[in-house]
Amino acid sequence: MLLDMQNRGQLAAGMASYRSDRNALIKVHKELGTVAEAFRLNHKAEFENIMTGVDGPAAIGHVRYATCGGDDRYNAQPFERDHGRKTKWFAFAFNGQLANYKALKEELLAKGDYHLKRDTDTEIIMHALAYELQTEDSDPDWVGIFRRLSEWFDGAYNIVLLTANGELVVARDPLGFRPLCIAQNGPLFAAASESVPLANLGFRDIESLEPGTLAVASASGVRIERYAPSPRQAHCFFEWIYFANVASTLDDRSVYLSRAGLGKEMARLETVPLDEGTIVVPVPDTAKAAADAMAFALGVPSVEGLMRNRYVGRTFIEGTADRAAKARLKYTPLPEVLAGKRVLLVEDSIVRSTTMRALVHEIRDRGGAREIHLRVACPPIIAPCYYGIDMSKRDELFAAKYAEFDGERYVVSEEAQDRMAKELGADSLRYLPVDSIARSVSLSPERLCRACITGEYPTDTGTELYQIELAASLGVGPSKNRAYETVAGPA
Ligand SMILES: O=P(O)(O)OC[C@H]1O[C@H](OP(=O)(O)OP(=O)(O)O)[C@H](O)[C@@H]1O
Ligand SMILES: NC(=O)CC[C@H](N)C(=O)O
Ligand code: SF4
Repeated sequence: MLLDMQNRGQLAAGMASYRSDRNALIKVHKELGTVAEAFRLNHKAEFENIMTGVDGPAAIGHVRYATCGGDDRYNAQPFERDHGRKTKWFAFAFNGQLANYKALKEELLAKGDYHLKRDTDTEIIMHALAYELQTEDSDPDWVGIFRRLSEWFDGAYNIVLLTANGELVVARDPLGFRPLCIAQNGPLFAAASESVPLANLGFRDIESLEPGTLAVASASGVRIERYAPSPRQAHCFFEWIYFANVASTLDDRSVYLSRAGLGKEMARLETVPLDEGTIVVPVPDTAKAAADAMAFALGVPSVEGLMRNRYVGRTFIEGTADRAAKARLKYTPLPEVLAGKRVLLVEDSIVRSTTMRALVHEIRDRGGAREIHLRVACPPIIAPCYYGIDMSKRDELFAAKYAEFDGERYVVSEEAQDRMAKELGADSLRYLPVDSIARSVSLSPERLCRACITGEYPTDTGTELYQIELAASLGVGPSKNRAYETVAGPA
């Protein structure tokens, strides 16, 4: 299952299992690296040894993409909270980001007797869960616990938790920022951020867990209960654009079909003259679905003018300082395909522009393309994310410095897009408009988070952090830390 979700994090991987006949009722294995590295998949004996160690009838796992705290092993998940009483001894993993991390941290420390030994929101969640479990008996009131947490947390927090009693709890935050799927088959119950791992395990009826609800699975069965109201939803549109596995269906909407929809939107807006020498070239891998659909609608071939080195992972989620070098290493332009051509280069998104800076010149110089027209299957990312995609500072976003306030919101005009093309060395550049997103994903804007393309945040802390960033009064820009690691936001 973790391998099927490697797209969600490459930094660390781990799992925790429960076994009643083992002294360590909960046992954790976690390491830095990809799933193959952390579980030693290429070393049969070591792999088997690890897997025997974490064998059991119930388990949770995690692949980490860091959005808070350092890249070290210390922040790898699952986290285990040891305790002599079985209900209070638990391991958990979480996908998301607490926007009010800094305020929560300060609140916890202000209680007087707390000490935080890590620098991540996962630690805050661990202490909050432990605090809530303090007064519970052997049959915890999970609905009450998560309801109280939801009054405290602001942001994205999908949680899987396993107790030393063998109870498994799966909860999705009330706005449903990140996806969460569940499935049952006889005595088997499984949950995962995405549908792909469940489908590949053989589950047929895969559903999304409703935002604000939780599932509790134990030897006596599975129950699903609501713990908080969910008057509106805020599914992250960027899951369908870039983050999720293209083979997944999230909140009833296929990622592949959504990306194909974005491609059709781009075709509708295309104005460049199309002749025999025009080709569509996707930036592999994520842009492929959009590029193919666009090319099909335009009647132009979609061809592999850029080969991707399959041993270099996703560079965006890696987020390390040497990302530019990685991006250069990742692609090889093919003169056999590109030479003399008018290239419609399709990219799923431009965030910091690291990839495009590395690519456009290569496609022209080494590939010999005649013209390069950059087409982005996403609107300009002009505002930071505080909910689980690691782009939390406005001044790291390529499009933000070209965005102008039109009296209502920040927009990137066509004239600005021409200047952006120049900066990147392309002949032209066009983004999709904001309203293409809801159409392509087939979800109404009220059900989506689109904060990073509109500047309108679905939570109070998001709204506040953005205002602080716009005013730049706290100088979060030059800081190495992320905005929500630096600024507490509303009290
Ligand atoms: O503007 P940037 O900051 O460079 O970010 C956007 C780029 O990063 C992603 O590629 P990535 O290598 O992560 O993934 P992929 O191979 O899965 O498409 C994405 O597909 C864009 O190419
Ligand atoms: N990708 C994630 O879900 C990140 C979880 C958590 N915020 C961390 O940085 O570890
Ligand atoms: S701000 Fe953007 S990336 Fe972050 S959750 Fe909202 S839509 Fe997703």
